[in-house]
Amino acid sequence: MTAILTERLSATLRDVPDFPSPGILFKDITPVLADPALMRDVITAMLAPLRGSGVTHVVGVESRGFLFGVPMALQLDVPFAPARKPGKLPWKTARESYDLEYRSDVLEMHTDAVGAGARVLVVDDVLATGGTAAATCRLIERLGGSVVGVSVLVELGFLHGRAKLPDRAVHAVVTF
Ligand SMILES: O=P(O)(O)OC[C@H]1O[C@H](OP(=O)(O)OP(=O)(O)O)[C@H](O)[C@@H]1O
Ligand SMILES: Nc1ncnc2[nH]cnc12
Repeated sequence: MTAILTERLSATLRDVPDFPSPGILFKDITPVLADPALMRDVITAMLAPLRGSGVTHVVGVESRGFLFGVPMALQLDVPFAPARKPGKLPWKTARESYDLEYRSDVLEMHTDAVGAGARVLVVDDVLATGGTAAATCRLIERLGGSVVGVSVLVELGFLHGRAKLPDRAVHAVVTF
C-alpha cells in the first residue's frame, strides 16, 4: 500500500459523528465512490494482496460490500455472490446471525453460491468489530467453500475486528 493512497483516502473519507447512533464515528465512503480515479486505485489496492491466490469467487456483504466486491470480481474475472440481509434473496438460503458495532443482524446466502472447491474472497467496505466478516466466513464454509481472504477498504483497528477472524488473511487499505 502506498502512503500516497492512504493519504488520499484519509483526506477523502468523511467522518460523521454520532451516526447512526450516539458515540459512533461513522466512516462515510460516499466521497470515495464519487471519485472515479480514487475508486480505480482502491480496487487495485484491495486486489493486490490476493494476486496469485487462486480466488474463484468474490462474496460481497450487503450493502456497501457490493460496491467494492463487484468491480473486484470483474477484475479477477470470477463470479460475484452477495451475502444479503434476511428475506432479500429469492431462492434457497442459509443464514448466520452476528453482532456489530451498533446492532445485531442476520446474513443470508443462496445455498448454491459457493460450493465445494470454491476459493472465496470476502469483500466489505469497513471492518469494525469483525462480526459481519466472521459471520460471512462461517456461512461460506457451511456452504462448502473455503475462505482465501477478507479484503476491506477501512479497518477500525481500535474495535479489534481481527480478533474475530483468527487464522484469516485480512487485508485493509487503510487502518484508523
Ligand atoms: O465489523 P462489523 O462490526 O461487523 O461492522 C462492519 C459492517 O458494518 C457495516 O454494514 P451495515 O450492516 O451497517 O450495513 P450497510 O453496508 O448496508 O450500511 C459495514 O458495511 C460492514 O458490513
Ligand atoms: N464506524 C463505522 N463507520 C462505517 N461503517 C461501519 N460499520 C460498522 N462500524 C462502522
